[in-house]
Amino acid sequence: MGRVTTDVTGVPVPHHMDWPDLPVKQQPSWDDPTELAEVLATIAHYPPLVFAGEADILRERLAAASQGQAFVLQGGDCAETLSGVTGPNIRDRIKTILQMAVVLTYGAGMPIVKIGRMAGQFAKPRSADVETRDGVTLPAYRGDMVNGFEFTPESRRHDPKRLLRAYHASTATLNLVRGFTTGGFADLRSVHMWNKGFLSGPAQARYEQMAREIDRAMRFLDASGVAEAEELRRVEFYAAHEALVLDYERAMVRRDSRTGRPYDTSAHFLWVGERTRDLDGAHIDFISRVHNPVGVKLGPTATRDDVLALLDKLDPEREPGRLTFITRMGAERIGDVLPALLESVRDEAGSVTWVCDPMHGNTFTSPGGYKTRRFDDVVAEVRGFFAAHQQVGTWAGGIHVELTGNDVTECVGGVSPIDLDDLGLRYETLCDPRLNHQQSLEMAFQVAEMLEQGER
Ligand SMILES: O=C[C@H](O)[C@H](O)COP(=O)(O)O
Ligand SMILES: C=C(OP(=O)(O)O)C(=O)O
Repeated sequence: MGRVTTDVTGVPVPHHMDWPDLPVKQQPSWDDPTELAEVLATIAHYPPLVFAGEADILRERLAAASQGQAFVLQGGDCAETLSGVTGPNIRDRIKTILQMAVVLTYGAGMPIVKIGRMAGQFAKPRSADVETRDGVTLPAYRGDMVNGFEFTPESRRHDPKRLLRAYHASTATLNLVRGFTTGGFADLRSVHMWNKGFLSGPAQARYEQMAREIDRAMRFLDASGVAEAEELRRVEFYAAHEALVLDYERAMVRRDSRTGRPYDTSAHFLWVGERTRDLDGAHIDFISRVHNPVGVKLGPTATRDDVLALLDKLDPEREPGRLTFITRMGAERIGDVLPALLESVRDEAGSVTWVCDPMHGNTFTSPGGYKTRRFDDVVAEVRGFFAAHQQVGTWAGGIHVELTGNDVTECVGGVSPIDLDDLGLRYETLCDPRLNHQQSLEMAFQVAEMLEQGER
């Protein structure tokens, strides 16, 4: 598997990669090897979803963020679902990210690198392999790329055909994302329009005020005859997901026809999660072999040795933009843990981009049984992230957030507060809780203030 791939034009080429047999965690137990082999052969001959050249541009953008010249906004669902691949869903997530990016650009006065957790975020690592309900035990839900959420033996089976469905769903998503971001929808003259169709609240009102100021500036640029720049009409938007199901990711590796180098063409940016980041494991080995910009999540148990070893393995050449560490420590732990990790790579400044995921270290279960997060903890972790960088003299490079454009009730708090008792109203995530539209915008305003005040 993985020995034959295709180049970016889709022509099969021999692949030198003979994936080593390394310890591997969190993989599906596919029950039909013949079907799996057929599916993987099909995927290996499908066109790439992204091009190597695009991934290279993202690497340059991430390099700028590592040096304080740009700021990364990475956001999207915890787990995309196949049924969630609809025009309105994708549009509202894009609008939310565009709005957050405008708020951040306005506050930070610097380019925002926009990366979706989308068009491939269909697999989840789980704490437990199985789930028990009313005395019945079945495999845990691992994302729509692997099995279904419905609690039946048929749905929870690890079905290889789902890999094909995930590929097609990613293609459809990316197609619409490209349409929205380059086809006029993302024109800066549309800042008001991005706010439409959402429930109104304090964050939307604040956004409206800012949009009026941007409108005035645009009219000024129009009148001055300098508003034709392409940058004002379209935005660069990149796709990212966790490189978790290695059967799929390996089948998506293609050689760049320009350089002969292998890229994982399932996304521009791939990261390895906290549960699978073992230095000698198959996931880190996989991302070490592809030339995309890559990331690794670091939880509160990460050590200086872990960080340095990952840096040596994933970025031996110290290529700016190649490696991003995404920290997810928890609001309470970040101040104790992060500064030492930052110090360990301070001398390598410029070669690592640091991004804060303020979601995964702040999860708890409500008395009603919902996994949730407090908005205040999320903001506090970002504040701790900025403080740690200021203390050590490194650059806070961006944020990574689980969010949706929909009006869900999954995280508590915010200016139109959601209480613990409200969680059941519209709790729609199939895995972890996301910020809703209002909370996402509010978060962007708070982070913009931190950037404006130079907390970075
Ligand atoms: O998104 C991250 C993980 O997949 C998720 O937190 C795991 O959740 P679990 O602990 O319910 O398995
Ligand atoms: C599983 C995830 O995060 P982590 O690896 O940080 O737990 C995730 O971002 O979906």
